[in-house]
Amino acid sequence: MSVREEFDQWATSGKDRGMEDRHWHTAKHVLARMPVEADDAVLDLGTGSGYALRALRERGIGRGYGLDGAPEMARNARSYTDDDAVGFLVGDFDALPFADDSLDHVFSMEAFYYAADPHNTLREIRRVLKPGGTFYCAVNYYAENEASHAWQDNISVEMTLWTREEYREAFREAGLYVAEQDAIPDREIEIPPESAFPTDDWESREAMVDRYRTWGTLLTVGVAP
Ligand SMILES: C[S@@+](CC[C@H](N)C(=O)[O-])C[C@H]1O[C@@H](n2cnc3c(N)ncnc32)[C@H](O)[C@@H]1O
Repeated sequence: MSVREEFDQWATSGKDRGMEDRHWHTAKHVLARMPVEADDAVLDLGTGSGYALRALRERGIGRGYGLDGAPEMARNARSYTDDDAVGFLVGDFDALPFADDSLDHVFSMEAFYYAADPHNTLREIRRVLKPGGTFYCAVNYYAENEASHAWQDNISVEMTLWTREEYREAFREAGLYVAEQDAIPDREIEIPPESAFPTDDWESREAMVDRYRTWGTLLTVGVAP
């Protein structure tokens, strides 16, 4: 199944708002760290419901672009805001429809690993960022987070499983400096008591704690020279 087919289905069944609720637990910490300033132009790669841009507009960015490969995601995101300074585009991570050196920051939550060619996507991000611009890349699916590996079985789009080090190396290969790398735990998701396990989703409480509290979201921050 293509990105479009897979995620159009998610959007029409309302999963975009469910993702927003879950991802917000850690995405809000990532967004809070972004050094955005008034009038900045920010791209959200794989925008889903577009919540990140709505939040960044409250901090005064001048323009937000939400790019998504699934037209139904982009359509839903458009319907959740009437803010004309935020625009939603259908496009692919392989070819970003922006001029060289045109964006101040790029954000991406739970989307980068769906890129068909992640090295090319990083080069594209490097190309569109202004000097000193940043890429805040947040992923829950990564090698050290072993409980996340099973996700690939439920999704028809091929996913890239990199280690923390592979993220840093790939950023550098694409010409980005690595300014920061950090695992942000999800402290808000409710973890039931030991007696509730196994659940439909988790074999043991330990595995759930490991997934959310220990590994959480991997944030890698790249800076364009
Ligand atoms: C798991 S969702 C995350 C959405 C949102 N960032 C969030 O935190 O809830 C991943 C999104 O990336 C989009 N996506 C995946 N691969 C893509 C690609 N190659 N090009 C453009 N969008 C893509 C999907 O359509 C989907 O909306």
